[in-house]
Amino acid sequence: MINRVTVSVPASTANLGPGFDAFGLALDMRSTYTVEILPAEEKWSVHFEGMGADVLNEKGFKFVSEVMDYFERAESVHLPPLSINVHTGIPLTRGLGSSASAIVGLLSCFEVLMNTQFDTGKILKYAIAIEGHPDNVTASLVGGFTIASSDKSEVAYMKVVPQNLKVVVTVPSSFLSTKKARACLPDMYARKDAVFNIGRASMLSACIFSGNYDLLSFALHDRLHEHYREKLVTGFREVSHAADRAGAYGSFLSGAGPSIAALAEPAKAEKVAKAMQKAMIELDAGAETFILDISAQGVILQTSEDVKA
Ligand SMILES: Nc1ncnc2c1ncn2[C@@H]1O[C@H](COP(=O)(O)OP(=O)(O)O)[C@@H](O)[C@H]1O
Ligand SMILES: N[C@@H](CCOP(=O)(O)O)C(=O)O
Repeated sequence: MINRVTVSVPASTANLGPGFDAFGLALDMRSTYTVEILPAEEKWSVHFEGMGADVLNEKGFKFVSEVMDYFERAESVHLPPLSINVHTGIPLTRGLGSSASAIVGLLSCFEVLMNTQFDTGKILKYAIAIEGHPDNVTASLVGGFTIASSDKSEVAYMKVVPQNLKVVVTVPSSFLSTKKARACLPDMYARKDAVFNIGRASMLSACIFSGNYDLLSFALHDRLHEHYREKLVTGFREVSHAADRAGAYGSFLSGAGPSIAALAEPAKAEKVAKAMQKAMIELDAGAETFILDISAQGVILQTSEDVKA
């Protein structure tokens, strides 16, 4: 039996413009989860450190207990008392998949401790049920660029690790919860907008899977969510234009926002980052801009004992 497990889980940028609720990209920015089984008489505990730890030490307990409850119901088990330590390296509520990565990290630890295995398909199914959409959880779980599609009974995904691409992300100091950013989307779309997105999303996945980025700028456009969310995001247009003018392939709202991400050739990433940050400074808006690599790996399991894949 395994008593203690540590996993590290990447952040993600989801949607990438036209791939609403389907596309995800794992980023080289990680949180770490260590879960240890305590003696039966002890009480379970959660401790957070790192980014947003002050908020999480007040409110994170509820989120963790919801993931625990889901795992217990789905597996028909009772988790023993656990000590859970979280080191967050992902900014919270900024569109970088902090909740998706937390769900994936916690489920991975529970699966290893209770079942001595790492069943990717099962963890993915549970994580999608909790998060409500498959894009960001899939990228965090398996890494790379992912296309995921799910309904009540089935989940499917494909993964590729893009080469020669950097992700430049401007992370505003303001928060935007995914719940609020989803609430402003319409229930119905015009056929012309659906057709527009099918074309651009198909083109984008062909560019990424083939490694031919000639049509990437053309592909990185959306009509299903960005326009509706723009009003909730400071500087979306200004930062996007700045990224384009500095030579990025294109830019998009990261996940549900408010972070704004751009894809760029490695040689242009520095210039793109400076231009995006400058656009926020000119608006007098607080923000930090990062140049990130794509994480080829999703969850990384750090335990010395044997775990069945
Ligand atoms: N490591 C974590 N542990 C517990 N709860 C977390 C963690 N990371 C995120 N959360 C929860 O997820 C919320 C953010 O989720 P969401 O609004 O979807 O934004 P994001 O784009 O960052 O995922 C936080 O307010 C917090 O409740
Ligand atoms: N497809 C979802 C993605 C949400 O990602 P997050 O990183 O903001 O949680 C959406 O656009 O709502």
